[in-house]
Amino acid sequence: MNPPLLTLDNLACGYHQQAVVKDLSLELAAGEIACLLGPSGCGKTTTLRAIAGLEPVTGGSIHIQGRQVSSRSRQLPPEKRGLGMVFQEHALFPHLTVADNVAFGLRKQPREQQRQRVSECLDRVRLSGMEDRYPHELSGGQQQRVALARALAPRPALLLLDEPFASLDLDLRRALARELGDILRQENVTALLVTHDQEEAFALADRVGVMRQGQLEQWDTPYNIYHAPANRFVAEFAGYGSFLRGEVVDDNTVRTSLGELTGRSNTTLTPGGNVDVLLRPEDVIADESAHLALPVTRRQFTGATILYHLRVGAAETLLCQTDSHTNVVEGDALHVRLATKHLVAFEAN
Ligand SMILES: Nc1ncnc2c1ncn2[C@@H]1O[C@H](COP(=O)(O)OP(=O)(O)OP(=O)(O)O)[C@@H](O)[C@H]1O
Repeated sequence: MNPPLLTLDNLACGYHQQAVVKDLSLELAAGEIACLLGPSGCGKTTTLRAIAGLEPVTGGSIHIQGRQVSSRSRQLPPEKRGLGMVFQEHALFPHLTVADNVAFGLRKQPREQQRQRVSECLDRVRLSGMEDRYPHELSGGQQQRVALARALAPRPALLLLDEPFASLDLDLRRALARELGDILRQENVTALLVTHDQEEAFALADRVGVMRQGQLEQWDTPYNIYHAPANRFVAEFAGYGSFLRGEVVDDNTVRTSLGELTGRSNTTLTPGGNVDVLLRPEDVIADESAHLALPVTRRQFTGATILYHLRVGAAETLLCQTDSHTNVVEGDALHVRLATKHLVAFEAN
């Protein structure tokens, strides 16, 4: 791993004596893209603002490129931190053209160098030819691309993005999120992005941080967040899933009402203990030849797939994802088999 470009060490900050971010530690390596994910109000934006130098910290420290930029006693101003920022509201200068907006952070450079870099950045965000337009002559998505080009132009050490596409409709947002990943990697910029869209985070990031009530619950690869969640909250936040109650037989086996589930467990399981095993929809496979038939309580057609809610016993539900041609309807039974590759189990609630 590259040396950390950003280090938060037991970071704490808040507003009017109220703690919002608590004891938050993480490291982001140079060149990596990370996403902070979490429910509304959990402190994602506050964390980003503290890194940007827009909020004072009440405890812990922030280092960028090995230099301390924030602590209780020290606060380097935002413009001295070598950061680029893209926030939800586009905040382009309405009276400046696209080219002048992008050139804004390059004012100290010679004209020809500015022109070259503006052209390169507009090319990156696929807006070549729009140099002379004004922000009001662009669509929302185009305005966000200009904001991105403007933030990238001075080659910041770290780019902070706060829900940059939140004001756009879902399709455009997902498309831009994918494109953003390519652009950031081409520019080789280290970036921290705030979102509450888990799919967007997974599609983009090398590393995802899941936050709850000001604390970081897990800081990990998207794969581990999804397949090896540190706790029930992360498991539930990081995608569809259901829990099946069971009794631990040994480290690799849990006995449930649907039979024994086996697989390597990422936590130590105590034989005899009651646990809830996480089953993702893709662990439950529709198979007409399977003996197990479970009643369908809900059928959600998403286009590419169908998400079936299946009743287990009196109170449990399993989710099963099938291709979108499966025509079993609510009230009928779907034949399934369980195919867990590993066991993710938490102590029973
Ligand atoms: N300027 C402020 N003054 C007082 N409290 C604030 C201020 N800004 C945010 N808060 C509070 O701090 C908490 C965290 O807010 P923050 O904006 O960091 O959350 P978030 O995770 O980014 O939420 P969202 O996803 O809705 O943007 C919230 O309870 C919010 O009400």
